[in-house]
Amino acid sequence: MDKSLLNNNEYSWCFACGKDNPSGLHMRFEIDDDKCTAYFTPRREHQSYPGRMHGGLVAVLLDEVTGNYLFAKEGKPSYTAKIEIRYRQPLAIGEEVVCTGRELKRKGRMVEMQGTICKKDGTLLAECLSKMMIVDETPQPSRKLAAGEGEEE
Ligand SMILES: CCCCCCCCCCCCCCCC(=O)SCCNC(=O)CCNC(=O)[C@H](O)C(C)(C)COP(=O)(O)OP(=O)(O)OC[C@H]1O[C@@H](n2cnc3c(N)ncnc32)[C@H](O)[C@@H]1OP(=O)(O)O
Repeated sequence: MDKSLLNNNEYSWCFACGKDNPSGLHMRFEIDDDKCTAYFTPRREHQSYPGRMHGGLVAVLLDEVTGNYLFAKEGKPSYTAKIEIRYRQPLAIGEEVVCTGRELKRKGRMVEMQGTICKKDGTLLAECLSKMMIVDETPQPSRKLAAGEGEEE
C-alpha cells in the first residue's frame, strides 16, 4: 500500500475509521489474506429504538469493513456503487460484534464484496452484498494543509 495515502490527508476524518473525527466510530481493523475483521461495541449514542443500534450505522459497519479490505489489498480507495443489507437480528447496545469483509468476485474495477456482522458466539446479525468501484485517486491534503495552516498533529 502507498503509505502516503495515510498521511497528511483527509483519510483521518473518515466517519467510520478516522482517528481525527470526534463524531466518528473509530473502527479498527485486522487484515488477513482473504478477509478484513473489525470488532465493534455499539454505544448508546448509536441507538435507534431502545437497546438496538441504528440500522444506518449497521450499514456503515458493513460498508467500512468491506471497503477497508479493498483499501488494504489495493492501496487505493474504492467507492460503494451498490449495497444490499439483510438485517437479521438487532445489534445490542453494549454487546461487542465481529464485522467481516470478503471479496467474492471482480470484473475490471468493479468488485463484489460480502460483509457480515456476528455475535462473538457466531450468531449472524446482519449481512451485505455490495459492489465497490476501485478508483485511482490522488490523496487530498487536509483542510489545514490546504489552507496553509501547517500539519494538524
Ligand atoms: C492508520 C490509518 C488507516 C487509514 C485507512 C484508511 C482506509 C480507508 C478505507 C475507507 C473505506 C470506505 C468504505 C466506504 C466507502 C464509501 O462510503 S464511498 C461513498 C459512497 N459512494 C459514492 O459516493 C459513490 C458515488 N458513485 C460514483 O462515484 C460512481 O457512480 C462510481 C460508483 C464510481 C461509478 O462511476 P464510473 O467510474 O463513472 O462508472 P460508470 O461509468 O458509472 O459505470 C461503469 C460500469 O460499472 C458498473 N456499475 C456502475 N455503478 C453501478 C452500480 N451502482 N451497480 C451495479 N453496477 C454498476 C456498470 O457495469 C457500469 O456500466 P453501465 O451499466 O453504465 O454500462
